[in-house]
Amino acid sequence: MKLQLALDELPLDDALALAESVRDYVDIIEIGTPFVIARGMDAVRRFRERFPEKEILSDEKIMDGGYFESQLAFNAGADYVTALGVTDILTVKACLRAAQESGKQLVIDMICVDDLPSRIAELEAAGVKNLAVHTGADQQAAGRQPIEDLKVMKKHARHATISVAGGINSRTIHHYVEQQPDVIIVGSAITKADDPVQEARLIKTAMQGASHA
Ligand SMILES: O=C(CO)[C@H](O)[C@H](O)COP(=O)(O)O
Repeated sequence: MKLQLALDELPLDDALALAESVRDYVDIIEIGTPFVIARGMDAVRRFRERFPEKEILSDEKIMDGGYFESQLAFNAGADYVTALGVTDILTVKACLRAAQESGKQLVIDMICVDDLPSRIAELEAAGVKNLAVHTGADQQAAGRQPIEDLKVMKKHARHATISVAGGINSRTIHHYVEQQPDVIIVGSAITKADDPVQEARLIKTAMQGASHA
């Protein structure tokens, strides 16, 4: 089980310093969507250079122009790019083509997908290998959490790896660990913590405890 650190709202230098401070606990560094909008692929390049041993994910949430936008991420050094599960299957296939040509990976973010079981089946049939359950920040503000969608995903995904995101923190991590996703994504719980290192350590420890159980 991997821990993915989502860097969404920090300035570049602060994000680099934060990632450095929790380096020991993080497997994948996500250049979050607001970060991509603010700093573009320069942010991906900077993290690629600074963290050569980590996997880097460019959270572009691609909705159109799948081939070109995926190539931007992969050419900048990302190991993963994200596209939206609600987009046209043609866009998904274009992202997959770019990923295959680069030897990199596509993750489909299932935020706002209404019929998860049907879409999971369609995406897996198209060749998608990584699916992410996601309750967005605005949905979280309305009291939603990703745990029920994660259970649906675990039941219906046949081959894909499963990530989960949406307000997960050291107090709720055990609910997610119990479901055994492949990747747990944590953003604000770490980046906005009074003590980000302690929060990352608690989360990683909970994940490792489950792996060894
Ligand atoms: O993709 C995202 C926002 O679109 C976030 O990176 C993801 O939801 C994780 O952040 P948080 O733990 O703060 O919810």
